[in-house]
Amino acid sequence: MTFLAIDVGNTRLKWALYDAHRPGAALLAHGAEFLDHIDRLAEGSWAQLPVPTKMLGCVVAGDAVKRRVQDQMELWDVPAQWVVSSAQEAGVVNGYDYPSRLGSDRWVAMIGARHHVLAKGPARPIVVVMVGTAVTVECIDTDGRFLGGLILPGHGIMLRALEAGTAGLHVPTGEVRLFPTNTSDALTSGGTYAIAGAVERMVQHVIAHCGAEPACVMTGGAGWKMAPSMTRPFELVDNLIFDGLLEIAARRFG
Ligand SMILES: Nc1ncnc2c1ncn2[C@@H]1O[C@H](COP(=O)(O)OP(=O)(O)OP(=O)(O)O)[C@@H](O)[C@H]1O
Ligand SMILES: CC(C)(CO)[C@@H](O)C(=O)NCCC(=O)O
Ligand SMILES: [K+]
Repeated sequence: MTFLAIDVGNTRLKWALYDAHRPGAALLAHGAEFLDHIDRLAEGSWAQLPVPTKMLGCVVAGDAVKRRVQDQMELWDVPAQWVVSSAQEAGVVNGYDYPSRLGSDRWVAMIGARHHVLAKGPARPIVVVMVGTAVTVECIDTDGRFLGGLILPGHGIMLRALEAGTAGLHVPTGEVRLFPTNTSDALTSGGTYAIAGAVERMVQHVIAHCGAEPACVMTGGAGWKMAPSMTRPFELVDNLIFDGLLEIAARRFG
């Protein structure tokens, strides 16, 4: 019983093959491909892979990209199944005005985060931060209800927007500084603290609304870069999307 989890993001596709479709399954192989390069997965990193018996994915990149991924999966017999955000799944209730309009990456990561926190102790509110091309900051209450979340430009988009929208700014990477004294540091620090500040606001909203300190979890490729600049302790979790896909798969596939 092998299980292939796929996260098709805004910039890259990330995949992971597990030995079973349940939380805690052993990771057999994993990889990432920029969306421009996904058409060579079948003859590349998937060619020698043990054949997956089940697959579940989430995709925010649109139908054309989804079809390109499914074309690559023709290498195997396994049906492609994609998570669509719904009113509730795997113990999380969706408070979005239109639940299906919530990005499925956000939905799946929240399901991963909820079970991650429940596995460690009693239920409590959660702030889930996903740091990638875009940044999302979600709140789940003690009962597992998604109350709402923020969408911010990711660090890269912020700096490119500044470069494109100003006359004289160019963007070599700088360092995060408390008091930046050159342009590169000013830009890098501005982007980093914009994200950290938005997260801090959400934490304050959660404390005020739920009356309890939230568990703060962070995921996404650039999470480790943000972690030192946060105002509160954050637990870095490698890939909440894969964790969420394992939780959903365990319930759907039995
Ligand atoms: N110093 C930094 N601080 C915060 N974020 C950063 C930093 N450097 C890069 N990033 C962000 O991290 C992103 C890369 O993270 P990640 O690898 O998770 O994204 P991705 O897989 O390309 O995104 P997606 O999942 O949307 O396809 C970049 O797009 C950039 O916005
Ligand atoms: C916000 C992003 C871009 C984050 O990857 C993605 O989840 C998305 O496209 N969401 C759809 C809009 C929404 O979640 O409200
Ligand atoms: K993403």
